[in-house]
Amino acid sequence: MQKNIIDTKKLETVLKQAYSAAESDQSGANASYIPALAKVPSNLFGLTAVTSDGTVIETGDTSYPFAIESISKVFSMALVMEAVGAQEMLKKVGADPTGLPFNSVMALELHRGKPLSPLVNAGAMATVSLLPAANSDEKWQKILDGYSQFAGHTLEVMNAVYTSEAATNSHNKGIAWLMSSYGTLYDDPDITCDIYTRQCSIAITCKNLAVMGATLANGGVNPITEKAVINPEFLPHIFAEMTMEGLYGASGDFAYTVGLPGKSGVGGGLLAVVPGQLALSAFSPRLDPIGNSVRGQKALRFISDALDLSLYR
Ligand SMILES: NC(=O)CC[C@H](N)C(=O)O
Repeated sequence: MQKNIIDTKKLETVLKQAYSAAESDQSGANASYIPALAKVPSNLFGLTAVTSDGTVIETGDTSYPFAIESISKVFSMALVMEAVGAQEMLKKVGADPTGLPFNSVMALELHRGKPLSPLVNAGAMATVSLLPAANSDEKWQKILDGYSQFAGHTLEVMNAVYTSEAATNSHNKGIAWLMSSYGTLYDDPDITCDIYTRQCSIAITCKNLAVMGATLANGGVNPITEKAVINPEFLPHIFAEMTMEGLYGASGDFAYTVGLPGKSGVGGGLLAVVPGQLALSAFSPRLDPIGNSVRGQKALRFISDALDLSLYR
């Protein structure tokens, strides 16, 4: 694989410019439907780039821990693809945009319980339900260990976020039970929803997130630890899923303007991957109505434009 085509000096300059360009944007608001997320200081902002040869470039609040939330869906999808195969993921979960919000019940009803994408809540829970394990403790450990390998760092749950989210996730529980009624969830609905909630509560920093993405960019090998985390045969499928639904109803806009596989989370994180080259991560808690970080999207658009990173160029 050709590596490090990006001029890292230029990348550093562009990252700083993107930071300045997006910093003054105070629009949007923290997610508030999960009470713990509403308390995160809204003005935090960090940007990190990690290249596939392990160069780390960062600016702003890149070591502040925040909840990974929906960005977790990418890494559970990767672990499950590796365990059950890409065809099984396509058949049981799908690879299409829903065109509806990330926690839509209507999307499920329209497709007889098939979630269409592992990157919406329903599909993420179906994905968790497919992970083979002897029991729920083993399943959770596989997820936490897997994410830690992607990050090259031992990750942990943010207990305040988990408790807050577990106390308010009846909508997600409803989705899990609805899928169970359709036969499209492959484990116990309450246990699956709980593991999904825990995975969303894992703490990451902007830097951790960029390393996780750079592992995808680098053919499945963590560029810092140099350990193989995922078989590269699954990467094209992962990138396709991210392109289709990574930013929910704004995925098409992101493909149009940034041109990279991406994934957002309501914790304010945003990831984009340039396959073979690098990953970019942003953290800024204020979200637009779809649930994507406002400054994150702005900054990644700036970087992609400045460095001509769109895969469709
Ligand atoms: N888009 C998100 O980040 C949503 C994740 C959140 N844990 C939820 O289930 O609602």
